[in-house]
Amino acid sequence: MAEHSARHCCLGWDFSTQQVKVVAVDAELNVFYEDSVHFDRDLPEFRTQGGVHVHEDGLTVTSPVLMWVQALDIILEKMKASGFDFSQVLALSGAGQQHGSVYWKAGANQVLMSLTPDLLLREQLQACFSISDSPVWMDSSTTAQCRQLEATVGGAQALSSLTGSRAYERFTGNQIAKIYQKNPEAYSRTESVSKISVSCFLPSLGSGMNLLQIQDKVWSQACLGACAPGLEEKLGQPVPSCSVVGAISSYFVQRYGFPAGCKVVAFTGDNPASLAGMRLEEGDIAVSLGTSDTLFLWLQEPMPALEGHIFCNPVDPQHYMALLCFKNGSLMREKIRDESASRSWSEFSKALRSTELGNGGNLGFYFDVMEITPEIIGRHRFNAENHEVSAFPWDVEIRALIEGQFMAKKIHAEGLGYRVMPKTKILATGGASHNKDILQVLADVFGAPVYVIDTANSACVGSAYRAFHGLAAGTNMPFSEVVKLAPNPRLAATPTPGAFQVYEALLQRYAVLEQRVLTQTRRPSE
Ligand SMILES: Nc1ncnc2c1ncn2[C@@H]1O[C@H](COP(=O)(O)OP(=O)(O)O)[C@@H](O)[C@H]1O
Ligand SMILES: O=C(CO)[C@@H](O)[C@H](O)COP(=O)(O)O
Repeated sequence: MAEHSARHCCLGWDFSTQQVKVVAVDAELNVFYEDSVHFDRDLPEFRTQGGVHVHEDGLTVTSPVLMWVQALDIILEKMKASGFDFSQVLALSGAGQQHGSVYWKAGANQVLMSLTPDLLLREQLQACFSISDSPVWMDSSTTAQCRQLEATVGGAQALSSLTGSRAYERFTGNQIAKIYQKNPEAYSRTESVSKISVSCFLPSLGSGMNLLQIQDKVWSQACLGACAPGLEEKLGQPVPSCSVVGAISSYFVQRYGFPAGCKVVAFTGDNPASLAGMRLEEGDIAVSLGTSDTLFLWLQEPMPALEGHIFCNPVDPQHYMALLCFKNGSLMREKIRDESASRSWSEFSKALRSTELGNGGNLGFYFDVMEITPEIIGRHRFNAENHEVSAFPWDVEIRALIEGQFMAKKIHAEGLGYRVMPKTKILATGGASHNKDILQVLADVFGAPVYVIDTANSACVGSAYRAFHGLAAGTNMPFSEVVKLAPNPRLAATPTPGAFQVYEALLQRYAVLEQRVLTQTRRPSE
């Protein structure tokens, strides 16, 4: 990669579902280096699909922890080979797919403190993990633990008021409880637990675990006790997001040439990091179209409910963020692309351009895996008369998928109290935000303009911005001041005239049909 020597910078990392990515951002906030390692493609020996292993029960979903370690080795070696000047890195921070967890074995800390720079991390960390397959955010195997946790604290709403969410299967506390119950030896061998940010650099712990009291920012003793004994010592204490948690390990100094004083700023989840990367402001709405689809908002006051999540705000400790997560995001779009558009995004886009807004009244629900919001599984298609049909023509199928995905987002965001205002901007990010035709449908369904930033890797960029913010810690400089030079988002799509009228009626139908599908597919015991 050209032009990346002798330039003071911060690095931003993202350990997401399908890849590890890094960016370097200079003091003028220009991104001048970007790289990634894709798990399925670059590390085929781990045999992941979409970065994960789905187990036979269809509910358990894990990723091999050594795959992340190896990916970090590969990306650092690629940077070194390209001539990247590590000596200019002032600070780094990072993010990871949320909720997943890494289990360090007793003695691992000692190994981490005595790493030899002659060997790769994977050669030295192989025996450091008490659990080799880390549970990730796609896992939904902890329903029993969820119900136990809610019962302990006085119900789902009580848990949500305390931690920002009712119990969700993928949340780390419930995952730890399952490991403790099913594999107590492994739990007792565990020295520390870190949330994914694969902690060769440093872990991230906090919101999205069903363990942190979001108002006071301390662990809930009731939740810790309900999940597993001795958990507080294994987690350590939470710290404010912009804290400098230490200097980089001498391993990275000696092997790659980082300066010894390079600061490490606390890591966070990929969605909070994206909020920072897109410089979200109050009133804006962010839509991340990564492996998962997520929608998030900046909040001054938390309003924890039974749907959606409230997390701590990664750039302002007084404020919060609201988040909705949809599991059937990019991987579902890829399936329909492969089935209906000859595996080609350009054919897929052609279908979006050649079909009319509102799809002639045809509506679809496409949930090949159990959705989070709402809990529906299966594909359900309805014609303009609300009759369920078994198939659509290929181009109608594609529009039904994309319109359905965005209508669900709008309806559930409104359920959280969000309203599109005249000045609302939608900030889109993630892999599918490269697709202008998908963004056009987003603008039409929401009735608001869609903006993008220069890179779809907003979690990486946000991590680098947070590293700059960490450098300024102690001066009380607000995050907005730190990033004021960053390039403004670019307009990518504006609503088509007449779209509002088309979707006003369709959104109502979608909400009614969603309830119908939910009732029909609900298990008898529920
Ligand atoms: N042109 C495109 N149109 C639609 N989706 C795309 C396009 N290019 C990439 N994607 C989607 O982006 C996804 C990856 O997004 P990304 O944000 O990198 O994921 P993650 O951060 O979760 O690893 C892929 O699974 C792919 O489906
Ligand atoms: O579970 C959630 C949010 O609650 C997911 O959004 C994960 O954080 C995965 O992120 P991506 O890899 O899809 O960006």
